[in-house]
Amino acid sequence: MGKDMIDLLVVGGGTAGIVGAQTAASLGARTLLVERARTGGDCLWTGCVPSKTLLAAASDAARLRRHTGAPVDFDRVRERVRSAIAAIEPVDSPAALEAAGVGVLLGNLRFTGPGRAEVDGRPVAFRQALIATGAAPADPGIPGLDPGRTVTSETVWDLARLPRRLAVVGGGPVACELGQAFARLGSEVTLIVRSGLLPAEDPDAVDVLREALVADGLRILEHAVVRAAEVEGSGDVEGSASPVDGAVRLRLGDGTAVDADVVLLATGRVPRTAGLGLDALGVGLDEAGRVATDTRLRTSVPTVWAAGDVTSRPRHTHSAGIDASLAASNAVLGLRRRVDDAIPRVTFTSPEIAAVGARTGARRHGSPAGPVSERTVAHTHVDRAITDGDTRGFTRLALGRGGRILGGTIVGARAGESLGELCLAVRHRHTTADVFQAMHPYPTHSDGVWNAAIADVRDRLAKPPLAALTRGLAAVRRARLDRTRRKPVGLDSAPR
Ligand SMILES: Cc1cc2nc3c(=O)[nH]c(=O)nc-3n(C[C@H](O)[C@H](O)[C@H](O)COP(=O)(O)OP(=O)(O)OC[C@H]3O[C@@H](n4cnc5c(N)ncnc54)[C@H](O)[C@@H]3O)c2cc1C
Ligand SMILES: NC(=O)c1ccc[n+]([C@@H]2O[C@H](COP(=O)([O-])OP(=O)(O)OC[C@H]3O[C@@H](n4cnc5c(N)ncnc54)[C@H](O)[C@@H]3O)[C@@H](O)[C@H]2O)c1
Repeated sequence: MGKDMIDLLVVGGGTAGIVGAQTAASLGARTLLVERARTGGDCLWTGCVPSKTLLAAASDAARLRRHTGAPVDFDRVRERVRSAIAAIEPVDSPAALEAAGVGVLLGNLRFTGPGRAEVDGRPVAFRQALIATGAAPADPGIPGLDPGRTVTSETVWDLARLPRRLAVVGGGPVACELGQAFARLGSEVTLIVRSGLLPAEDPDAVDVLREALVADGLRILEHAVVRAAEVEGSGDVEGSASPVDGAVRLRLGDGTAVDADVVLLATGRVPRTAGLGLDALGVGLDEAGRVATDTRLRTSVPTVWAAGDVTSRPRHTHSAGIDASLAASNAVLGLRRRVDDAIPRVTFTSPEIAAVGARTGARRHGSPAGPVSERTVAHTHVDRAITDGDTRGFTRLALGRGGRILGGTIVGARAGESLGELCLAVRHRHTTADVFQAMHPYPTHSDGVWNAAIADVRDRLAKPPLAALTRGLAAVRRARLDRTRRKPVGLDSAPR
């Protein structure tokens, strides 16, 4: 084999590609990462980092406006987003990858046959490959919608001015997070959702969030379908990515009209597989066009692997990274490690909704396969929530036999931070007694998890046969004390 033969060819320089390539290189594999745009991917440039910064800026702006009436300086908000990206970018840069032993090639990759690919016409030979090309925003295909007034999670960051009226089509995490951020910055925001809001989450948690979004001024239209778009009047229109005459009027199925200066499409993602040459490689797709993998992240071709948003796995940065690392080590070392299905998720709205493992709220979801039981603590009983003046939300554990923690949902302030403990509990099959026994600092938001565990353990102790056992122990102790009380008092006879 030639000296140019690559052990692992990684296509895509987002989280999955970067982590997969670093893992492979650290295991001694000759690794080449090919990225067609810029390393860092969605998370750094158009996803997690800008959206979390925008949410923080919007929360600060809303507080300032409440106290001083000061208007939002959108340029400063944009600058804050840019500087957060700039601070994190070096970690994902080609220089950092090369320092970790990964070769980096900038260009568009296309597979040309088994073990062969081209990067902008330049041939590359490889033993194995990892596909990590991510996913792009879906286009719901609304007839008549003006592209000049439409943004997605990729282009919303280019808006030069704050839109006066923003219509958001979609009701997933992108719609909720960006919708709330823009409302707090001062836009009039309407969410138009085909399903209910955040359909994967516990409905009681969604109720808490819905109320908070409405309090922030969002108008939420659920189970609503946009049939068509038309031009609403004409004249000066604010906040357009590329201004044109006349704002947008969205016509919904029930005849409602929603007027907007900018429309944000947030209706899910489509995997980036077009033009990759997967046919030439023989890699199969599933019914939704995602690269099909087994639980070891092997595609239909045993030497080709896939990870991240291009697969059917939940679309999160942490799972993209963990999965890619697993795929790379399986590929390079010939291991047979399988993916973890307990993938945590957080929607970073205020309040946050965080969940892991078995779904809670199964009764309201109408799901028969719910956990054995649920244990809920309202945050009106969490002292830190009271001291902070924000008692919205609850912590709910999904429990199996013997108090085993199967999953949980937390809705409230810092829910994402408190979820870490539940991730550990689910992963390592902890019970409520394990959590109960671990002392937690007071007062913290994680008291929600602790209090729920304590309540569960107390209830268990109050039920037979444990109740009979504890009552029996107390009776024995009482009898011993009474016996020793009747004897003369001395050190030797002190009750033990
Ligand atoms: C607005 C928003 C907010 C989000 N917030 C969060 C969050 O808070 N927490 C969280 O966990 N997740 C969040 N996500 C999801 C997260 O961003 C993604 O799950 C993650 O970035 C996926 O990483 P990836 O490596 O699979 O794909 P990507 O990051 O999309 O990387 C794929 C890369 O492949 C490149 N590529 C594609 N085709 C080719 C080709 N033919 N040749 C060469 N290169 C190619 C692309 O240019 C891209 O750089 C958010 C997403 C969005 C849209
Ligand atoms: N905090 C996070 O971890 C985070 C944040 C943002 C995005 N993400 C990930 O990015 C991915 C994309 O997020 P998303 O919110 O775009 O997608 P999504 O698939 O999670 O939600 C799409 C929503 O749009 C609605 N919808 C679909 N078509 C519609 C239409 N034509 N009209 C009206 N509503 C329609 C659906 O009912 C659903 O509520 C998700 O997989 C998500 O996990 C994660």
